[in-house]
Amino acid sequence: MRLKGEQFGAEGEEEEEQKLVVGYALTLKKKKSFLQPEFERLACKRGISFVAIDVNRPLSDQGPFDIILHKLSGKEWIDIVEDYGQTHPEVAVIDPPDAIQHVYNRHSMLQNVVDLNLSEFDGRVCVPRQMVIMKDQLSIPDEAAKAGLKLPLVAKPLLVDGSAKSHELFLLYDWSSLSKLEPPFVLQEFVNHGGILFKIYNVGDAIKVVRRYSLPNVTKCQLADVPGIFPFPRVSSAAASADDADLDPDIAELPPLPLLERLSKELRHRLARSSIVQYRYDQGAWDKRHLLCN
Ligand SMILES: Nc1ncnc2c1ncn2[C@@H]1O[C@H](COP(=O)(O)OP(=O)(O)OP(=O)(O)O)[C@@H](O)[C@H]1O
Ligand SMILES: O=P(O)(O)O[C@H]1[C@H](O)[C@@H](O)[C@H](OP(=O)(O)O)[C@@H](OP(=O)(O)O)[C@H]1O
Repeated sequence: MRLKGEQFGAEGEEEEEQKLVVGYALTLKKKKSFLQPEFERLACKRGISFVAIDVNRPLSDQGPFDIILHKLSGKEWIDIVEDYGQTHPEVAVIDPPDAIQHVYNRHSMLQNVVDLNLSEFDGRVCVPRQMVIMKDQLSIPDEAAKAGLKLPLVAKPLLVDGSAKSHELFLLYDWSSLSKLEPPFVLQEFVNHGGILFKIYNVGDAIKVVRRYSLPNVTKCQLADVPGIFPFPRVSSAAASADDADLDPDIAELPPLPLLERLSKELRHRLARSSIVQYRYDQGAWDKRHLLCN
């Protein structure tokens, strides 16, 4: 039996009074990876509840929400979220469509960081030489060569909309294989990086770096010996963690924290240009008075 006014979480823990309602519109895949029971339990303890949005019903008839969390593709949905953001300025939309437009596009995403200067940290930011292919043309190999691209190449779908297709990448060892790909896509030079990469996650001031296995270096011999096109699956997914591997420190040493902090700050500034909204958890409660719009 529950005492009046008392609420308990899934394992009998006392819950905070509900203070923040997050309406979410996510694909089934994203819901599964993001809304894990442990996460929901923790959120619940902090007074945050997650409510599924029914995309077939008007958004204004649902809620009330404090936050709309969404990752769905398609113009129709983007229009709905934009309209809702305008008519409900008190609701934080994560993220506002206009703020994330350029990260939906693999080309514009990188163009924003081309001129990032980290020389004070002995760091250098390089973007692989790249070009966008919008339609099938016999002249693509010539144009790519003219743009200075050299084999091997990585071909990636232009749009990153969370679909499985948007993660289908190819490695190309010869120019003639280009005709096998369906535009639009981005062509990038393959950059040898020792088979290891670092993924940097950043929310607010929190930074988390993980080390992952990646594609091995490509040698000149391989290039000469194995022409063709090779799909590669999610090489650096969470399953490819190299966090605990005993690796050569020359390739595996984590980047220094000040460099990561600067990098995260710069990227946040350059990529999330339009509005950043924050709720502060202050002395056990979510404080909406601290809502910041930059
Ligand atoms: N230009 C490149 N040179 C060398 N390796 C690359 C290049 N581009 C991508 N890769 C390899 O392919 C992996 C996936 O690339 P990318 O992050 O662009 O695609 P993605 O489908 O968005 O992947 P994720 O969802 O894991 O971020 C990278 O983690 C890296 O291992
Ligand atoms: O698990 P890590 O290494 O962080 O890789 C993520 C990718 O970087 C994201 O692009 C994936 O999200 P989308 O599939 O919505 O793009 C994301 O998909 P998920 O949220 O469904 O797990 C992950 O694959």
